[in-house]
Amino acid sequence: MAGAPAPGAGAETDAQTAPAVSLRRAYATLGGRPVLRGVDLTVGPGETVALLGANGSGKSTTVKAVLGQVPLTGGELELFGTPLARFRQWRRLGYVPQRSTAAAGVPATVREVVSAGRLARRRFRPLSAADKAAVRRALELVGMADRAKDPVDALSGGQHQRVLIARALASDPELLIMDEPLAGVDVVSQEVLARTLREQVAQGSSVLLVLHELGPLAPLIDRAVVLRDGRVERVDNPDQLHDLACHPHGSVPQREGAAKIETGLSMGEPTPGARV
Ligand SMILES: Nc1ncnc2c1ncn2[C@@H]1O[C@H](COP(=O)(O)OP(=O)(O)OP(=O)(O)O)[C@@H](O)[C@H]1O
Repeated sequence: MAGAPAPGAGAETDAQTAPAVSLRRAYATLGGRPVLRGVDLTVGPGETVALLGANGSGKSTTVKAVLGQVPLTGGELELFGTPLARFRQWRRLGYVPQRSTAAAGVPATVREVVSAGRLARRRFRPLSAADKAAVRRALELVGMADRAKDPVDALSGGQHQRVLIARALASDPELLIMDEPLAGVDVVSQEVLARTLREQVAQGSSVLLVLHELGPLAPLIDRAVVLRDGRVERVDNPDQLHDLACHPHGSVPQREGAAKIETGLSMGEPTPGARV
């Protein structure tokens, strides 16, 4: 994917080899309560990483910390090899927040909302032919091209979600972050999302997903980092992910040496030596 080179010497190499996300021993406090307690998370170039865990385990807070929206009280964060304090290239990231409405009462068409994804690149100049093509492609990817002229408040919840995903895709992100993209989304839309992500990953994007269940996204995921009470409880490899996808509620047949696989309820230690 095309992206502006990182500033400084050796930036070109960094841009190609540095992890999209490197979060180390991250601590964060919200409302006086410690919410992240030493989280390690790496999303390498072209990697797709899922963050799993029970409600309140710290998944969204971790994502917000990665986006610089929740300040760290301890630990380190680098994005594309640049420490957060010096990172300015936010247009390299696309973010789909936890379920929200696309336009919050503002009358806007589907195309207008998706076009907003190009604004960071355009710096509020009119859309170029390339911008329009990117918007069109994003709408096609999520199967909403035929609704481009419709007002977003005429869409269903799942269609809204597709539009928000298209908005993030339109920015041509090198790192795509989605917080619970499957929540309330029907099976057909889940398949659309899986296909969309596959295309994105094939183009070299890195992806960080907050999920409760892997569903049709399981084959795309390189690693699942499971949080519990603000800590990394375990890291699952693709082999274990298959079980998690097939038995999302923990009825996984126990294999020798395999910890019980549930989404953040009763877990073993992090896989020794696993990358997190
Ligand atoms: N603004 C806030 N002020 C105080 N506490 C907060 C705030 N936001 C989140 N928390 C607390 O931080 C903890 C982690 O919340 P977070 O939203 O990161 O969990 P999560 O793993 O994403 O949960 P879910 O699966 O329910 O979305 C929870 O105990 C939550 O109550």
